[in-house]
Amino acid sequence: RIRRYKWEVNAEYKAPDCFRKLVITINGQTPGPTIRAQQNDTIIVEVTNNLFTENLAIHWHGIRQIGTPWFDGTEGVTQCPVLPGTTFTYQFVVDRPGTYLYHAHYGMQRENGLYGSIIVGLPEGESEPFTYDYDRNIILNDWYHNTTTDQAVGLASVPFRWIGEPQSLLIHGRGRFNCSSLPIPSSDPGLCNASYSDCSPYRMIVVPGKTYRLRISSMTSLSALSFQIEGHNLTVVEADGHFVEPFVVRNLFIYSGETYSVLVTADQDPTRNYWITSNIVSRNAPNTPPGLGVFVYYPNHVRRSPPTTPPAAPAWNDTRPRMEQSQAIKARQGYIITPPAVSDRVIVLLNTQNEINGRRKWSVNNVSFTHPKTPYLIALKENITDAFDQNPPPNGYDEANYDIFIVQPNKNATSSNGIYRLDFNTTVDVILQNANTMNPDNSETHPWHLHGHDFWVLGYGEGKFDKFKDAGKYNLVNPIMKNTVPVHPYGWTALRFIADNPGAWAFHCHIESHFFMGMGVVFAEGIEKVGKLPSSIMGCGQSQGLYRP
Ligand SMILES: O=C1O[C@H]([C@@H](O)CO)C(O)=C1O
Repeated sequence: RIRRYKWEVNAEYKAPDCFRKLVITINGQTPGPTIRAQQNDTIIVEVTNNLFTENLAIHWHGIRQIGTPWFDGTEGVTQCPVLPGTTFTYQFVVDRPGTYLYHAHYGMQRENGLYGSIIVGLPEGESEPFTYDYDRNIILNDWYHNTTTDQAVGLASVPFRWIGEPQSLLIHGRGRFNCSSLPIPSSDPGLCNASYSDCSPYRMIVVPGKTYRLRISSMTSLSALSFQIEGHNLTVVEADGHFVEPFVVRNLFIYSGETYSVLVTADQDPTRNYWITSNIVSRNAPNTPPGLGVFVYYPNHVRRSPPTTPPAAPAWNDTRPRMEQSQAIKARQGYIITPPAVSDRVIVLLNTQNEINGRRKWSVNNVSFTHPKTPYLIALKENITDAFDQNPPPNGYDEANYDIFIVQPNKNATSSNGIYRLDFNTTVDVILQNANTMNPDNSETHPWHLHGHDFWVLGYGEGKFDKFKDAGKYNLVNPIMKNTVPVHPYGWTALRFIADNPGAWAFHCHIESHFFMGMGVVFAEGIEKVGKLPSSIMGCGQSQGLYRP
């Protein structure tokens, strides 16, 4: 089956949290329209960029793009940007059932509201290994009032101007900023108004006794979240498109770029409604109000507020329950894809914050990532060897001498657009190693997202990864496969994947500002097997004139 979409991307004024702001919409909506398909369907999306002055690229997050690496939608890696006033057509197959996302992948454009869900159902006649009465979908987000240009300029300036914590949290595109907390009373009465319909809370209406499959995704630009439905258990059954051995949580920790399905039964007192909440964890954000929605028991009035105060969130700096949830996520019995027992190559990626020429950056093995002008996929396929640094970045760091628990004494890093070339069909282990930032006693959570592949999550740990002790404890029995995974503060995360998808693939921190500041790498494999590139991805850097009609 072919599913066709025509999307008009526009800049518009909206007030998702009651504060009026320029946002980017698809066909007038943010979050954008949900793509619903069945496994093996072909999706065709004709995107018209109606932004007056901004380029565009849309990434299909969690879709591996097997055979279509040029439609991954990653500006600078797999395509040139879509220019204002032009139309670009993406075409790809959704080859796995599950919950996925799409979002802008050009600069920090995603956080202006250009995101949405992709829900892929099983083929006719097949069913999930769990039952539910209804299927619902929500995307969680954080929200800033300034523009991405403002943020980017601050991040790239000397002195460094950090973006700070978000002004609000959105539940399916709706949040609530307290207009009376604006620092300067505005002479513009339309700037912030609690009665705007854009910011009426998200309400999920449930029938008492019924069970809901709730698909929950995070598209935050910065925040790690704790999600809960007051008084209700959540049974986790899916993560990033893979079935999970079910486990029950009261609150679900979710990091930017992750998707989960939970089962929730409306089994509480049906005479009242309940809070749905999202709260920031892992960062101290006392001024960001929680995201609030309402879990409405039919036939109670949808506008009836729960009689309680919203439930409290776990302490922001308590890493332990987050580590425990990560470790609890295992592949479901009967759906286990066993990883290869050994790997051909191990790449250790140390994440640090540092400086280049006085500018604050994030680096991997002391190299801060920059994009080349010619997208990698085009440069590699067309053998344009001066398009980017041909020296690969380091395979690891000085493990014996680097102390991950202190502010590093030598803060200087280098920048490069070099990439890791992986031998086709080999098994690659990646160890994400976290460390102290440039502030004493501070280490952050980073959700890393891999394009073009799912990986097995072999283990998480605290402190410095020990290749003898820790690698011996890998879970090779029932590891979950994911496309996005956190590395916890001062911790490590071990992944394994097979480099079997010809193309050039970004692997990066899903925090917008961190990737912007250099926290990412690119893997390339099987370039000789990549088919003829479509001319629509060309036009920038040294690809000008290539295949042009
Ligand atoms: O990249 C970042 O910069 C700030 C802070 O470290 C600046 O001092 C912060 O919290 C980040 O995540």
